[in-house]
Amino acid sequence: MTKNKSSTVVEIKNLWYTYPGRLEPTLKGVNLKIKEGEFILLTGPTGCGKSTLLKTLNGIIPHESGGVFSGSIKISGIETGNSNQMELSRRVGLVFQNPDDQIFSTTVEDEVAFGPENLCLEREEIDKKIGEALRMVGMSGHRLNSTNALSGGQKQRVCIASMLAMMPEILAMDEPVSQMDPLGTREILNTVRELNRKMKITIMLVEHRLHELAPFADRVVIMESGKIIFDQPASKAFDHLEIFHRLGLRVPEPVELCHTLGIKASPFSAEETFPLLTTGGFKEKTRRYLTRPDPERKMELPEYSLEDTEPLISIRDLWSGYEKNRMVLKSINLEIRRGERVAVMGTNGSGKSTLLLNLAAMLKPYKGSVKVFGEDTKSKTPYSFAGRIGFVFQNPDLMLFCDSAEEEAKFGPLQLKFENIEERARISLEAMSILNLKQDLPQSLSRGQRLRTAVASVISIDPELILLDEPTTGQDRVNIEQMMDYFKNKGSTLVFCTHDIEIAMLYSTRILVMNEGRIIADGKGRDVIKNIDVLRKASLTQPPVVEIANYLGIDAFSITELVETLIRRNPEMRGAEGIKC
Ligand SMILES: Nc1ncnc2c1ncn2[C@@H]1O[C@H](COP(=O)(O)OP(=O)(O)OP(=O)(O)O)[C@@H](O)[C@H]1O
Ligand SMILES: Nc1ncnc2c1ncn2[C@@H]1O[C@H](COP(=O)(O)OP(=O)(O)OP(=O)(O)O)[C@@H](O)[C@H]1O
Repeated sequence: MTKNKSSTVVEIKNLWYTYPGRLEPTLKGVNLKIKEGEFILLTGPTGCGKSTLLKTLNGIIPHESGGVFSGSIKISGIETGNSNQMELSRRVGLVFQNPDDQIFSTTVEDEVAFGPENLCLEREEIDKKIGEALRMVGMSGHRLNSTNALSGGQKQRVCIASMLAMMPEILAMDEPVSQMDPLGTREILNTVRELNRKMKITIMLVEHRLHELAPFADRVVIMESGKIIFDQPASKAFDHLEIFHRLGLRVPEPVELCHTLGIKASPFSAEETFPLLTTGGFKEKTRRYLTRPDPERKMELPEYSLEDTEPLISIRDLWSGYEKNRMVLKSINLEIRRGERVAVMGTNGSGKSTLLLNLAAMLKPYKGSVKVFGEDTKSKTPYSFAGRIGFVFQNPDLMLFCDSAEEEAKFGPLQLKFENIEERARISLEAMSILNLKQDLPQSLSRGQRLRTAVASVISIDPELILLDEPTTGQDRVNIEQMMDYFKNKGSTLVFCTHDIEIAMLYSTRILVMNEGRIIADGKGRDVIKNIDVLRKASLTQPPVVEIANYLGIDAFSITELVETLIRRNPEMRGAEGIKC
């Protein structure tokens, strides 16, 4: 097909869509044009309709979904309503939000082969494509592995590889890197960006982690309540910070910092920020202070050293895994006390989820011991700890089976024969901001809403120990903060896996870093974060604000701390014309 440089590959006109069984439309008059080779970052608060819009591109909506659909979508000039799904899938590769919804083959190789096989390519060509695609996502060593034996981030890599093996005209990706470690995310997005540039593959990527993804995009498009309300070049998007703040969306730390300091610039990285802070114009540019850093976001000093209390969790020389001849966890020693909030970080596949499964007695030690509440898990089942441990899985769909969000929240208290069941459900749904969705079928909620339903179903039993496997994925900033503030204010004992160093720094009292099944660092966030070697092994980098603080010779770990230190150094920045902190 020959197209000129600026040909339109996606044209959406006045698109309305209502899911079967819903009274309100989810898409309300969407208009959007995308040119060949553009890289669009689509974002917006959870539940605003991003996934729904993506599903209209490859025809899942309306061909498979049913519901009421009006308006028009053309893909390379072809009306999706008049085309069949096979044809559309060839043109538009969709990476699903939940890898478990996409993966259906038993081995990695078969999963990636599926697309090229359907294109009827020669076997040799198919093999080549599998090899190339797996290499691009860093999964060459897993070609023959079972897809069931992959970690969450590894599954996402395989999903991306499946699409790369097909090289569609358009890649529609629904939070494709949400469970991936930061360095892996960067590497894969560099690859996607290269394909986008060289092969002119058009990219439409949905994400909440704007701070990590924006540098790759050409355009940032924001949806709110089923409509597109913002569409700007990525380089200029954060000049309109008020929109991101109003919608509770996350922005790159350097942008937030410059905005706080009144510097009119929107740098994405620490490196881009350095010259802005050191050139002669810095003070002049800071004459107009725009926003005061939110005091709630101020970093808390860890209070985890509760040496005198009995450990709630005590692990001695733990070796554990899924197969006898392949240990995932290797000689783990760990104590966690009541009231600690422990972030577990590490590269994809380093053993974080496996550690959590051991804490919940869902996996048992091969060697060594795990004691929770003083009881050895070896002789326990997960049910022994019912009511005392609350576990939210990496894939929340695995724990949602009731007919409504409210029933999910009532299920635990009912089973445990608690009193005040209605009240417990109401409080937990309200705490997760989903009370208005209490009658909804969980499967008809957005991913962010489903995750919060799963959390509500756990906090309604008020467990002594809460285990959360990647609770920040697919959530906007406001919801992440609300969830983590809830646990912080309640004084919960929390162990949570995350790849999000900014959230770990803000909300944990202690960070554990894992590498190849071992704990390689364990301490206060501000100590762990200084150890570049440890961060590298965990596929992490320092948050930009820490890099900027280092550059300025300041000991600060958050925007608030950095700004306050700058003011202490330059008191004249405060006052009528300076920074008003
Ligand atoms: N299968 C479905 N049936 C009925 N309603 C649905 C269905 N899927 C989604 N919805 C509703 O459509 C709205 C938009 O959902 P969608 O998944 O598109 O949001 P989103 O912006 O992608 O959210 P998130 O950021 O949480 O992934 C939500 O209010 C959701 O409840
Ligand atoms: N059910 C399983 N059967 C066999 N091996 C598994 C299974 N689940 C995970 N593994 C393997 O165990 C290792 C650790 O997986 P785990 O899920 O604990 O990693 P993780 O650190 O949580 O990764 P991610 O950040 O991707 O979620 C990986 O190499 C994975 O392939």
